[in-house]
Amino acid sequence: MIRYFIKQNWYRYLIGILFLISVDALMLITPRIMGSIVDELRSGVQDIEYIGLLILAVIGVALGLFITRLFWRVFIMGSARRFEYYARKTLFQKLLDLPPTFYDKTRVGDLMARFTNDVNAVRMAMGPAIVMTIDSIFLISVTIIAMGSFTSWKLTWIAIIPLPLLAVVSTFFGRIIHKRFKRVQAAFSNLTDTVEESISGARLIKSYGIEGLRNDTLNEKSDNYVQENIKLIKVWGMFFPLIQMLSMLGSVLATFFGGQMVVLGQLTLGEYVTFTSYLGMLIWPMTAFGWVINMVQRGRASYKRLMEVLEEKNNIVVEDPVSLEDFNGHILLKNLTFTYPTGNRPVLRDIDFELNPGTKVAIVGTTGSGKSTLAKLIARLYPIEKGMLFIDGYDINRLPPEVIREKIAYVPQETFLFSETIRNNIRFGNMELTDSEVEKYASIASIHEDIISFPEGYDTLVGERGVTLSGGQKQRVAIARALIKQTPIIVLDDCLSAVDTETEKKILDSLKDSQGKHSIVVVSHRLKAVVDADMIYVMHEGRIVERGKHHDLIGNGGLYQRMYERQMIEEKLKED
Ligand SMILES: Nc1ncnc2c1ncn2[C@@H]1O[C@H](COP(=O)(O)OP(=O)(O)OP(=O)(O)O)[C@@H](O)[C@H]1O
Repeated sequence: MIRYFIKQNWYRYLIGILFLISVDALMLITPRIMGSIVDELRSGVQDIEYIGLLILAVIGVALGLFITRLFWRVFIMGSARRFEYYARKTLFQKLLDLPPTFYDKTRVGDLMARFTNDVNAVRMAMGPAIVMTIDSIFLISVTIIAMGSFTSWKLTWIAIIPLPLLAVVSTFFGRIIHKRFKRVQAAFSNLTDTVEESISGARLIKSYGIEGLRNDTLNEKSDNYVQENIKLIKVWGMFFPLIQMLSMLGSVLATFFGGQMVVLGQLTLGEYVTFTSYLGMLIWPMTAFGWVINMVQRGRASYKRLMEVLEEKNNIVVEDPVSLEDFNGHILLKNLTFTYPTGNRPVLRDIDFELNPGTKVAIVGTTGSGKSTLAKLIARLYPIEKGMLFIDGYDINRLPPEVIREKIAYVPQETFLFSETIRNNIRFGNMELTDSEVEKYASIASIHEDIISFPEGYDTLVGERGVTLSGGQKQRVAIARALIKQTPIIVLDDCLSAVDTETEKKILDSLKDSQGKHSIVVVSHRLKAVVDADMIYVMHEGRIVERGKHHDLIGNGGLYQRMYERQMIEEKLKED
């Protein structure tokens, strides 16, 4: 990523660096002029015009510094900001590309930290660190040469004795700082995770009255973050004074030996003033040396974390792709066994399943038996080994994800609505869809009446995660969103759990009528809603234990019959 960015922006850096070097060169002129003024003043001012000229030169240098400083900042810091923009954009595009398996194993807080802290740390290495490196190398070497040639080499060597010590100290501290900084970042990630979860789950926390408990968790994480930061501050606290002390040591040596040389007449007072000014100019680049080490180390660590995400493989690999032009909609699962990439045991075993075009197939069963997993696999949200899942006779591994998205719409168990209008949530980026189309599919999903009863109808804004809508309303909006894609196959993954049985049945019936020859796979807990399915698969502990139509299953004394009878009794009890 950096290589590509530098390739595109190298000239900006080059121009910036040239300006920066000009600043450093200009800075060397002022002490020399000041020295000459002091000597002129000491010798009783022979030529007042000469002094005037020197003062004009100082003003000229200051003006030059103003311009060159402005430009290096624009070019170098500007490029670093461009990098920040580019890195965030690249990272975001990658995140949109990554499969669900990535999100199963990655925490939101961790990703947010990469977006904020890590991108920032790399920006610092791409901007300020470059400036400081050039300042350190150029200013230190040129200043030392200027000190030696304009004043005294002997005094220069004496005054810069503490320099190597500075390098040792900054390298040593840089390493510790880096380690502690990593711990601070981890603590920050933990903290943001907790805040995120607490805000998302605020209603749940309130309904259980566990505010105190959440508060304690947050306090613990906050405290951990503060403690880690204090540890970091302690090292910084030692590092800076030590750097300054060593720098000051140079000044003490210069005053002691330089003063003697002035007294002995080996150095003019003006030369001594020039020398101490130069020495003062060395303190910043020397200190910057330590900063640079730290910044580059932070930048490197953060860059590694960014690259970890960018190098993450999209584990859905398409070999020998087919485009499915004449799509039929036949799905076949043969002896499928599946383990989640993050799991350690199969959650589906020996699954044989078939969906014929234009039929409605239901997946029912006990909780945790693998119904949703099966639905997700049909929608190809997880990678599957070859030879297990076929669409129109083609192995699913030969179908690119975009082809599958065109053919199969999947409505997940948990609905997510964006903070947009209901209309936009239904048409979901496809702005070509007319209002009447949006309304047609909202009607099929039995949500149209609810929407028009809102004061702003389809233009009603849905709050963060749809807080203004009820659970059942959100689910129906999500179904309308899937239906509007008009895919030949629609997979409903227990996405009607928040509506009553009658409404669920009504939606499924109108869906069947409207979809015509299209196929529906529906995962449901309510058997009554799927009694008319062309085929019902009954799952238990990762296996299909029964299959058939309702009337085949209801009389065989198996799991389906037991579940159905239990649900009927529960319903009757509710009615009574
Ligand atoms: N992303 C995941 N990573 C690892 N394991 C998972 C994942 N999602 C589900 N599982 C596991 O897979 C098993 C089946 O879960 P699944 O959600 O498919 O069951 P289900 O029949 O739909 O359950 P329910 O009726 O409760 O919704 C469970 O043991 C669950 O813990």
